[in-house]
Amino acid sequence: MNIDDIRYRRLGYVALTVTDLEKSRHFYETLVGLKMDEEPDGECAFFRCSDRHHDLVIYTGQEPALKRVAWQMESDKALEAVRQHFSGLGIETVAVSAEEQAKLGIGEAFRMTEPTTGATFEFYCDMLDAPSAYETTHTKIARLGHLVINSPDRAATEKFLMEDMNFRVSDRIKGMVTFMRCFPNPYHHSFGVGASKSAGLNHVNFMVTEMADVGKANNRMKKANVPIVFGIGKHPPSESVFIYFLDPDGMTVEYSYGMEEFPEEAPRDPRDLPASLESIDYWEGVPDPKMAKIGVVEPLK
Ligand SMILES: CC(C)c1ccc(C(=O)O)c(O)c1O
Ligand SMILES: [Fe+2]
Repeated sequence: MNIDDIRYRRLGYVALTVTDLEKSRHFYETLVGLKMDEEPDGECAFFRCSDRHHDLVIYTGQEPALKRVAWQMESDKALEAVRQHFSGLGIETVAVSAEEQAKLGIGEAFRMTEPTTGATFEFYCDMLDAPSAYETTHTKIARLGHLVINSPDRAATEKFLMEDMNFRVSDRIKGMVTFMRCFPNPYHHSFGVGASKSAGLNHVNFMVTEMADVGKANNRMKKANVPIVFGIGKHPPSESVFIYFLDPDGMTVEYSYGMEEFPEEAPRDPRDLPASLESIDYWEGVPDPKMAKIGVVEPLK
């Protein structure tokens, strides 16, 4: 096995910790437009925007947090390759129990602590299908798009993801953020690393199918008194039209429309965009200071 055997299908799912499960359930189901198949069991609630078991899971807890980020591997071989690679580095890998696999609707899986941020990463290959096809609601959500994490050492996080997880850099905004793809997934970024004083959640993104989904969110969130913290705008790195808003705990969620795709062979080189607001919004918007501030990194238990 070598590093090239570590191949991903996609950003699998994101797990967040919220302080009020019912409030957050209402937000993610009714305002974001995700589908919940089963009533929450008191511990957690599963949501989807695909035909798979879940794309987002929220757990109840003491403080808002990024609980874990889960990566769906391309094959069992790729799952074993990444596990062996971490073991070779002396990084502990913790198997997900059969009981928890059953609850999550996933096959064999393991977790580890990403060493530069302390974030919990999970790796699995198989996830059950949902009981029915995903039907869009007010918003034509196309997929769970990406997660951006704040890192106290952006260069070190980027290096770990490239050298030890076989990610690729699509673009950087100097001193601010690195956009990365989990190879060979084609999307411009399924993960971003933001420079920050401490590790934490920056935001979770859902890709939408029409520009109207972004415009409608602007009106829907305002009507529901949900804080909009950036947008509507257009991002230069991925060329997407975006809006960011806050969940009930203040964690940042983004909708965006449009994203560059990369071929597996002979992709373009990453660009280094200047460290300025023009690099995050063609339309000259300015983010609210509350954007990307809430969500500690929850350690692996
Ligand atoms: C402002 C943030 C970090 C940002 C910048 C650019 C893009 C993009 O090009 O898609 C994002 O998704 C972002 O979240
Ligand atoms: Fe984003």
